[in-house]
Amino acid sequence: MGTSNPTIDAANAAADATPRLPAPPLQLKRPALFLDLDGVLAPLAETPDAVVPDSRRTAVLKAVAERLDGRVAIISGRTIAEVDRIAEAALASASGVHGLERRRADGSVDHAKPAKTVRQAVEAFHDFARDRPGMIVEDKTVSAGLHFRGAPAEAEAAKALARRLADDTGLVLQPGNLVVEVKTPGTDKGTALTAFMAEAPFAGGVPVMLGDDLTDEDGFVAAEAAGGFGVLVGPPRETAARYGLPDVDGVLDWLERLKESA
Ligand SMILES: O=P(O)(O)OC[C@H]1O[C@H](O[C@H]2O[C@H](CO)[C@@H](O)[C@H](O)[C@H]2O)[C@H](O)[C@@H](O)[C@@H]1O
Repeated sequence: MGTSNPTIDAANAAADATPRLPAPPLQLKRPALFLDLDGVLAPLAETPDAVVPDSRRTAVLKAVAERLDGRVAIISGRTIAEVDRIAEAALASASGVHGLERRRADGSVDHAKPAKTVRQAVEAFHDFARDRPGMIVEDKTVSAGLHFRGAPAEAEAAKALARRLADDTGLVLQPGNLVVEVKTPGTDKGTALTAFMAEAPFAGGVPVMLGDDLTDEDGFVAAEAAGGFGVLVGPPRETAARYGLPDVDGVLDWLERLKESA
C-alpha cells in the first residue's frame, strides 16, 4: 500500500524490486571490521545530538575488539570526538569526517588541514538556516554540514546552495541522509579503510565494511579491493556490498554472534 508521499513510495517500490542480499558469514579468517555509526550502530534520530551512548552497543564493541585483537574501527562522517561521545570511546581506532581524521590503534591522530573555504561555507549555511526553522548547521572544522531533516520543504534549496558552494570553492560535495555537506578534498571512507589495512593491527586481515549510506560505498569498494567485502545495512538498493543486514538490531546481533564464533 502506498503512503501519501510520492518520494517515499518510489523508494519503497525500488527497494521491493531489488533482491535482498544474504546475511554476512560468521566464519571468517582474521576479520578486520570497519563500522559506520549513524544508521548502522545507532538508529537515525531527529538531530545529530539526539544520538546518545547505549550500553548494548558499547559492550559489544569492546567485546568484539578484544576478540579480534583490536581489528575494529568506526569509520564515520562525524568527527572522532563525536564518535567517542556516542561509542563511549570503546575503540582505539577511529576515522572521522569521511576519512579527514584518523586515529590509529596506538593513539596517534592524522588531521587533514582544513580548506580555508570551509569557514565561508559555514557562514553561508548559517545565513541560509537563520530564517528557516528546523535547519541545523554542523561545523566539523574540515567540513560543513547543512541538515534538513527538520525542514524537509527546504531540501532542494539546501542542496542547490551546497552545489553552488562546492563549485565556487573547490570543496567536495558530500550528500548524506537528509543532510548535505561540503568538505575539504582528499579522502573518503575508502581511503580511510585502505590506510588502516596497511598498519597494525589490521594488516593481514580480511576487511569487512558495514554501512548504510552513499558515503559507505567507497568503503565497500575498498574492502573488496583488499580481499574482503561490504555489508549494506537497511533496505536493498544498488550497491557494491555483497551482503546485507536489515537494521541496527541486526548489526548488533551479528556482532554478538561474531564475537562468539571468531
Ligand atoms: O558516517 P556516519 O557515521 O553514518 O555519519 C553520517 C552523518 O551522521 C550524522 O547525521 C545523520 O544522523 C543524524 C542522527 O541520526 C540525523 O539527524 C541526520 O539526518 C543524518 O544525516 C552526523 O550529524 C553527520 O555529521 C554525519 O556525516
